[in-house]
Amino acid sequence: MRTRRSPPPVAFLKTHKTGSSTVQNLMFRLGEKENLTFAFPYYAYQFSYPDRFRADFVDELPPGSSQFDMLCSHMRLDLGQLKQVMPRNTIYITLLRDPLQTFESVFSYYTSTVPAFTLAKKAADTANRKSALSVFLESPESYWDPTEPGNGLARNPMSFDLGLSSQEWNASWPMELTQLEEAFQLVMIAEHFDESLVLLGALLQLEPEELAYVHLNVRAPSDITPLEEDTKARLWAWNSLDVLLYNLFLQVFWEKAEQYGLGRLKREVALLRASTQRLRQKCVAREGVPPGELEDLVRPWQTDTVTILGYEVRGNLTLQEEGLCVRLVLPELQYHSHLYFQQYGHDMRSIPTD
Ligand SMILES: Nc1ncnc2c1ncn2[C@@H]1O[C@H](COP(=O)(O)OS(=O)(=O)O)[C@@H](OP(=O)(O)O)[C@H]1O
Repeated sequence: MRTRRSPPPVAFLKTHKTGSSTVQNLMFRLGEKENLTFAFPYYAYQFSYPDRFRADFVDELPPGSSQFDMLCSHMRLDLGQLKQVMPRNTIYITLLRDPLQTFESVFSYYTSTVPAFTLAKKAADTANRKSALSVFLESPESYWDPTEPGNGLARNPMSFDLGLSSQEWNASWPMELTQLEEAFQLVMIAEHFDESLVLLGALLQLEPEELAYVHLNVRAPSDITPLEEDTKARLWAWNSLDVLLYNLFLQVFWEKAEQYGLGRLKREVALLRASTQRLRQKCVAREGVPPGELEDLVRPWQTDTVTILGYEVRGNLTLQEEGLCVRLVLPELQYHSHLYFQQYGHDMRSIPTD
């Protein structure tokens, strides 16, 4: 059997509503298989989001580990602080999605938790209007208090996660963008997810089987707000910094793809799709399963405004296959808890309430 070196350390900046749980699941599976040491948040699942990341948000190194090998939980980036945590040879990656789709998903998922969205929802309910999103976009400034920390995702959410000042154009933006471009070896693009995974696989020296995945955190189609042309125009205007960010990294992405070789990329995407297809056929009995029909172990976290669908794993599997298949569909919170317990021998701490 062929042996190979462990992958280099990786920091995956998990951006909101971009497909990041799918990438995180892949990282979790890789890290578990290779027995890597995860940099987990000291409390719960996120690094004190929406505060800017600080090195002391990370739990301590477990006994016997000399460095963190993998970090992939939600944070608001501070590159300098993150570099204090991760080894020098760390590969930095992140994922961006079309800003319209991202914002629509963020809005529907966080309607009850982002104050600006909640206000718009209340207005929409009393006015009996079409959708809370369209009410919000008619006059976003009237619902949005930029000094409220909980409103970070309410405008340019991807820029916010990347640590940029996401509220309005700022003279420091070009420099900060250049720093991000230099720091991130790969910015994946959700609309070219498989191509992104091939480039990721090349960076981390992974086999196509190690890149196989299922889409996680998928909303029920009935919860997706169709976007009319005028809504789209308002979304672009409201999230213009995310549009700029996305367009820049889309261009960087294709430059990387060309360097890699477009023909080679296409061939490897085909291999990845074939291995993904094989694994899905082996593992998945039903996809798009509503939460009420799923066992606790594989039921994704729900919010009160959207339904998140999951997967039912086949029943006729060997114990080893079952372990592989359950991990493939395991939602973020369950997988995180499992790995945390495995690494530290105790349960995760919850966030103190006072
Ligand atoms: N592989 C792949 N490619 C493209 N899009 C994908 C992929 N996997 C998941 N998704 C979609 O991403 C949305 C969930 O994003 P996240 O997992 O980042 O959400 S979260 O912030 O962690 O809650 C969610 O989008 P919406 O369904 O529009 O809400 C998922 O359907």
